[in-house]
Amino acid sequence: MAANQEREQRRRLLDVASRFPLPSGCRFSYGTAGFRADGATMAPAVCRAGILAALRSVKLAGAAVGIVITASHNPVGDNGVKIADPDGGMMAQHWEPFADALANAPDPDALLQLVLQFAKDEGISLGGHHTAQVLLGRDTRPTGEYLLDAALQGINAIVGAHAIDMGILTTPQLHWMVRSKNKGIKASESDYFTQLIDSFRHMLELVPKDKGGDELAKKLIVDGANGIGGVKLEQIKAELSGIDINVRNSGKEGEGILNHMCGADFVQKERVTPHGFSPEDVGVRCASLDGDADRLVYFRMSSASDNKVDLVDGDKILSLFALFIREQLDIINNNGSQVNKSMPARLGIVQTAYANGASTQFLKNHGLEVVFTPTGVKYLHKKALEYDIGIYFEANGHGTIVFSEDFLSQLQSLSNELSSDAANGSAQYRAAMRLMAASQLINQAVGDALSGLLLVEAILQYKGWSFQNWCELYSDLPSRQLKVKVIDRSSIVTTEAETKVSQPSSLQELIDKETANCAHGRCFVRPSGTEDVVRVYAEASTQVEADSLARSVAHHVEHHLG
Ligand SMILES: CC(=O)N[C@H]1[C@@H](OP(=O)(O)O)O[C@H](CO)[C@@H](O)[C@@H]1O
Ligand SMILES: [Mg+2]
Repeated sequence: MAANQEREQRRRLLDVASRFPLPSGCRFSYGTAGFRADGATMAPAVCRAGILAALRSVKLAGAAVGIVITASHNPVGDNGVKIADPDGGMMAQHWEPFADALANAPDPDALLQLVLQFAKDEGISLGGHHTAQVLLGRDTRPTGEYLLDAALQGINAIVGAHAIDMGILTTPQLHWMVRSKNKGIKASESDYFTQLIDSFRHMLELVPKDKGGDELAKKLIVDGANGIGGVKLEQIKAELSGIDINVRNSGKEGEGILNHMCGADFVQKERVTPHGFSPEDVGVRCASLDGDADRLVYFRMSSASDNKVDLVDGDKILSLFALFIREQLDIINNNGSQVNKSMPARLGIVQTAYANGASTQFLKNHGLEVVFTPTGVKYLHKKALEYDIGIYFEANGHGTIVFSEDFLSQLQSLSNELSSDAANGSAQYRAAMRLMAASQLINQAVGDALSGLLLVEAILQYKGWSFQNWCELYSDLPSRQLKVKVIDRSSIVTTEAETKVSQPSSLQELIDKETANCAHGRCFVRPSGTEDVVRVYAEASTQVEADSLARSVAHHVEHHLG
């Protein structure tokens, strides 16, 4: 680069780094979902994430990259930052070590040297003959605006980079916008809403006439976690015909604190009703979003006398989606006599070790191909992309369905052919149209509670199913999750999609021994990627056994790693 441009680039980096010094003792790690910490301490990491995102865009020839400022389901005082790649998915993992090094650079000079060296290694030419664009979104946290400013300063430290603030959004909206922008399609918030509303309407138009439910079937209460998801749902609910949505914990002034006693994480872990529900809600279908609306679970208050809920978690949402997709593919491929066109499609179901064993068994019993990845959306999403249709969910409610471009274009040709002859209106045509509408409705970039919720509602109407029918697909095996504090959680190394400990190997022997004592026992431990703990998961045929298995293994972990 020309000498004066190079000087300018160096000056900007030194300047921004000195504006955001790293407090001593601070250490950031990119982890399962980006950098997270107390919101008030996040500015240096967020500024550096801005630099990182701009560099990523330069590297990828100016394609739009995203930054989301959120700490998801965590307390309101926390905040965090993560980067979305041009396809709308998580940032490529091989950049994570650089992300860590950049976030922890101790002083301006170290930061400058790191950037220059990395740019050299990656063949990124700095200094002006390029453009870079970064779209930014943030959730409703009070530290959001201040951190947005830190991110903007980081982005602007890269010469030629251009930041676009997309405002207060759900995390999946920002991922969707990045993806759409790079595909050259409309990418504003109103385009996102239009796509959701239109494809939901198409899905309902394709519901068989005899399946129309009663008023209760149309009624849905949504716990918005006092976050951004409730706000967005309030904005569009009047335009969603065929469903009657009532939002609680909607994030309105005075309604409650973000994620406090509410939200998908709370409901899934505690299995009790969120704040803001009363005995009048017994029996009504309810959904719960997390603070940035990328997780979704369903529940129902079981009785007026206590606050326990019947939970439908990510595994059961996954099962509903899998049955629906399988059914449409079967209709297309076993199409009776009229038109003889088949469309072989590889359908893959992706879970993690936290998926309840009963769900995996259920899916396999239906002849579905189930594969496992380590915890974290970045692994699940990548695996799902290997299929024509890949469906993935974490038990905690994050997941989506991804359709390959190739499959969608085959589907398009099939529906074109069928629409032009006597098959118009045939079962096969309608099944193809349902898959097309589902691919439009469900977010292709990342798990999205709003689009997931609308797909669930459309499928329940299509099947004419009540919440009870859905619950009864299978019964969860009793399970227990515990957290163990240890000195160094990274001393546990796992293998086989985190289901086995490879180091220390004696620990796995002890886990095996404890597990062998339980009927239907399954147990694994892994270091968390978001908290300084080792997680223990146990499953067994009774709750007492699952609890005791988890406890014994937690003791072994404590004993081994102190
Ligand atoms: C057991 C569990 O729920 N783990 C969560 C949690 O990761 P850990 O690495 O387990 O801390 O946070 C991740 C990010 O939100 C989420 O993807 C994952 O499912
Ligand atoms: Mg979230």
